[in-house]
Amino acid sequence: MPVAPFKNDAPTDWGNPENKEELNSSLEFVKTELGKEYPLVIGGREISTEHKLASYNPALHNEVVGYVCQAGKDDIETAITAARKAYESWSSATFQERALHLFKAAEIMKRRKAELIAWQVYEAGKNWTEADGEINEATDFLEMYGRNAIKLEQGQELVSLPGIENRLEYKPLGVGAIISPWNFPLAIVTGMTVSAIVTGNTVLLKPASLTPVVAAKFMEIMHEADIPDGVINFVPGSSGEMGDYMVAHRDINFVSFTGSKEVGLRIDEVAHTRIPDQRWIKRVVAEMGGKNGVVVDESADLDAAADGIVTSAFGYQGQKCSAGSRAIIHENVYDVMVNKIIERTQALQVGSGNENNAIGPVIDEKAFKKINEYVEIGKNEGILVCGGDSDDTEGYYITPTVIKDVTPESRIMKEEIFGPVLAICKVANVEEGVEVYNNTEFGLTGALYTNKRDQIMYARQKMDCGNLFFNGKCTGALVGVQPFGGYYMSGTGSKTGCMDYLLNFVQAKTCAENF
Ligand SMILES: NC(=O)c1ccc[n+]([C@@H]2O[C@H](COP(=O)([O-])OP(=O)(O)OC[C@H]3O[C@@H](n4cnc5c(N)ncnc54)[C@H](O)[C@@H]3O)[C@@H](O)[C@H]2O)c1
Ligand SMILES: N[C@@H](CCC=O)C(=O)O
Repeated sequence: MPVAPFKNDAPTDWGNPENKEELNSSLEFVKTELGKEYPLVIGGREISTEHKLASYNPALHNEVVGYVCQAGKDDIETAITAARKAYESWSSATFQERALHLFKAAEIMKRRKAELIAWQVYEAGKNWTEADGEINEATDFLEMYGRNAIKLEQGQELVSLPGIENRLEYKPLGVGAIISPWNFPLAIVTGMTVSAIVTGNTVLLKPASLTPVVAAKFMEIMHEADIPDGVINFVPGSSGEMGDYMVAHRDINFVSFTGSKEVGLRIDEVAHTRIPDQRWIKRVVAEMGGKNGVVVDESADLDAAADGIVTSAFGYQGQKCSAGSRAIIHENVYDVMVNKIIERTQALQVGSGNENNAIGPVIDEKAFKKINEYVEIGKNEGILVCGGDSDDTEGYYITPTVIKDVTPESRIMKEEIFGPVLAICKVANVEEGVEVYNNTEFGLTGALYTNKRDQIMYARQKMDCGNLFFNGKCTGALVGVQPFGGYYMSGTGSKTGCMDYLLNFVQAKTCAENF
């Protein structure tokens, strides 16, 4: 089937009055939709449960975005049965047939883009630009994985021998659990779910409890894209109540998880507990935390470096696994860089989601308290030079905070804060900078600003992370352009946004036919 070459969706031009008008209308529309109830979806049936969870607007923390039904263990059993039933026909479809559903979903998502941005503003506290970028990432995942799947159907070129026709084919694993985080509630839910189903698997989707309404919108889109009943079973719920139960279940073939290191390690432990007579070893794909850093050499373009550091640290209030929460700066340019970083940070606006890239609220009270604790820790580990204030009267706002003169062993240089807090430390040269960068348990994203080729070659070899950027920010990897994922405590080394990621959800079969 001829398919147009993949192309990333372009950011929305908010300078165009029509775009602003469309989004403002969508914000008004979504406001009228707040407070609705969202059922489980199992085997294509909508199931209302007595236990419902309210999802709140982080910018106006008493405003309910929606009430989402919560799955219990019985619902998990029903969902696994429905997924197993749907698997028979879904796994027999061709990769191409399944890819067509993804292309259709991409078109629907593009059509509903302004509305989906509005839902992100209300439920995730994103500004227009961050939300726009995320919707683009979601549609890019659909377009990319659809194309990858069509290629995967062709299998791999094998050595041919006279009289024997050899083919290597890819078969799905079975029924999987998709467990997603709150911070990219559409893009990551989309990428994790459709990579698993386009390869022929059927799934239980358990979204994070902080942004379940956006996940429910994803389900609406997949229904409109004619995904057959039982292929995706929507089972929001308390992880404490049914998380382990689902992960440990004997009829689950794989778990695709994105979230914190702590939970990822727990899931890996539970999933790999041996079940007597189970015919397979559960596969676990985990994308976990980060403690990313930007190294700056004295030869660097210092304005570009300061721009990149501030964007990497404070984009979406630092609530990204890729956030550049550490700036590691050559001593010869340290003071001038600190001043450039302070100047840019002080220019950031703090407020609720709007087109001027405001730094919005952090996701909830728990995050608000945790980040403020780290600000206090930071004040004892370095010198507070910017921010450090917070206000939770309406929403959970924390001003972008910069702490300088921090030592490499400090907690704010080693631990994921997941908020708008930047630690700056001084090093004597790039080699020391790379050593400081590597000195965490994570390995997700990093950046080096330098004008010296030999330092770029050195960092390529020695800077230990899954996504390394030179003379650019360390967030915002594009699907198909910079496949995304890390190792060590950042994940199991898979790469989202390219063919590699689909290989997590298939097993290879070689057929040799003598004739
Ligand atoms: N590497 C990546 O690509 C990536 C992307 C986004 C977020 N993250 C990481 O995710 C974290 C923030 O997201 P979060 O707060 O949603 O993470 P989290 O680990 O708290 O939760 C992630 C998901 O796991 C579920 N969960 C929690 N305990 C569980 C259990 N015992 N069994 C089954 N499921 C369980 C949660 O309900 C949620 O759906 C940060 O550490 C961030 O770095 C990583
Ligand atoms: N893939 C995103 C980060 C996702 C994690 O939160 C980026 O590249 O910034």
